[in-house]
Amino acid sequence: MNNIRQNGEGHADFVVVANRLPVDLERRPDGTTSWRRSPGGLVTALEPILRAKSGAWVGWPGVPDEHVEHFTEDGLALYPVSLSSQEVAEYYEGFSNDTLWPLYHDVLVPPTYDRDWWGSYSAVNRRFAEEAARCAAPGATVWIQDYQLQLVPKILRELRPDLEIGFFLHIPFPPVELFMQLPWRREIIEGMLGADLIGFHLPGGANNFLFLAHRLLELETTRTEVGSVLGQVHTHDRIVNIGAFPISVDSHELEAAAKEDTIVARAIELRRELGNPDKILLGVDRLDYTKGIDLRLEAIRELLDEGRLDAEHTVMVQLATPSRERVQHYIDLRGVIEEHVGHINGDHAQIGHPIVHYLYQPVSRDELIALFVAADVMLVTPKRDGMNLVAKEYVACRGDLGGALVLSEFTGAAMELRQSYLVNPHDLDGVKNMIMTALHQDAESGRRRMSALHRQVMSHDVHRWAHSFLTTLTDSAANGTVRDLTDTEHDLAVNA
Ligand SMILES: Nc1ncnc2c1ncn2[C@@H]1O[C@H](COP(=O)(O)OP(=O)(O)O)[C@@H](O)[C@H]1O
Ligand SMILES: O=P(O)(O)OC[C@H]1O[C@H](O[C@H]2O[C@H](CO)[C@@H](O)[C@H](O)[C@H]2O)[C@H](O)[C@@H](O)[C@@H]1O
Repeated sequence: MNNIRQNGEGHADFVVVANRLPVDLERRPDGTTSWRRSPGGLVTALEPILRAKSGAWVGWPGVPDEHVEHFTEDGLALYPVSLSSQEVAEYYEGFSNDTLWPLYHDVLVPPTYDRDWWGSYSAVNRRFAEEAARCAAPGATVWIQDYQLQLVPKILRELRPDLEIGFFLHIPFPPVELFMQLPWRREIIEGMLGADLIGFHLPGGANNFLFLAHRLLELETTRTEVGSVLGQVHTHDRIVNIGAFPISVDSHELEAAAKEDTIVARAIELRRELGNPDKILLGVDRLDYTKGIDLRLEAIRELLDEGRLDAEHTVMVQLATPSRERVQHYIDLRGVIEEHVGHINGDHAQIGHPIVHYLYQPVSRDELIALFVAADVMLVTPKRDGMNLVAKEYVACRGDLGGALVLSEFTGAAMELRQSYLVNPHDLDGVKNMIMTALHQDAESGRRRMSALHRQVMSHDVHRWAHSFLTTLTDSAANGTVRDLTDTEHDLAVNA
């Protein structure tokens, strides 16, 4: 860790502000510390962007009560924002992940509305805004990320009106009927409107926001379909552009990695270690009730019970990264999942040959890519998901055009990955049938499907996503007209 004081504060031309830093601080039992990659797709997507632009990243180091000076880690300039234990409980686990997260994900579990949590959320948002205001150079571009920081755009604009401010929401933005439950609904919308450009993954989220701004704040809104911008909100002194920008992965990097000899060899070795089954099914998720891990295990269990799935020649690998482990719904879900795994293996496994290999831990990038290469069927079955980068990672890694993707219609990714085996996760029989169809697809139609998916993911990568958002942001901040870039312009700009 090198101190970066030599760059000085207030000198970053490009600043990402996100709840988490891309690395989490780890305290070992002997008191020493180290940094390890943070979980989740937001970090996966933004890390290569920040690296390419040599910017600064403002975020929480992932553990409470740690005061860390700004530093560079692996070439990234990081500005830690510290949170007390109480703030972690109220702002992060509470308001962010037990109020907003369930409210924005179709109320899959009931959101908790707690006034103390709101107070903490407001205070922490101010702290993030102040840190961003300190490290941004005059006229810099500041890109604020996600539901944990929806008040930051407004506070930051008050502190630093010279900045170009973008906001991107990584999770679904709910319809008005649900959003109106929130006691602090006005403050949230006003907070986001501090940005010059507000981005969502899908047009649905952008339209929900436009409707709310009009209904709740009685602001004039206009519809304009120019490039990725779908409409504008007219505040008393500014125009805020609202658009849809579906995030993606570093497709070329993943495709190349998947072809490396060591990865291909590891994929073969993995299959051997799993007992050389005919078919490998794979699930990779944070352990979250939105991801539908429970329902996919239920589907597998019924298929085995009914004898439709061959217990001798089929193996499932389920990776589940620990997530929000002190929030009760997550604790409960872990129990449910582990019960399912126990039942399946208890009823159908043989000594030395479990059916479900379940790891409640993150694995290395290389191991993950090798698993993608080895998997015959990738199961992505969320009940609701903003995008789901795992689906795109799998497709990017299948340049060999092998494999099959079973994908929930309730993911953002389903909008683009139309040639996958689409399922309604609430229809268990439909999920079971689609798993069987994917397992038994004929080789040629499988290749055709994967070829179309692969083309889509290769031509719409994370660099294109960031470039599209940031170009539109610059136009928006200048109050200029926004426009769509052609594919050639995208390629030139991204490769410049
Ligand atoms: N067990 C795991 N080990 C390593 N990486 C994981 C694991 N589980 C998930 N990931 C990574 O975390 C990211 C998850 O992103 P995404 O699917 O968009 O969902 P979310 O951000 O909600 O967790 C992906 O980059 C995926 O590869
Ligand atoms: O930081 P955590 O509480 O551990 O959670 C991890 C991240 O989860 C969410 O990811 C979302 O962003 C992905 C990329 O846009 C998207 O593909 C996925 O559908 C979303 O769920 C969350 O939004 C992030 O803020 C968290 O860092």
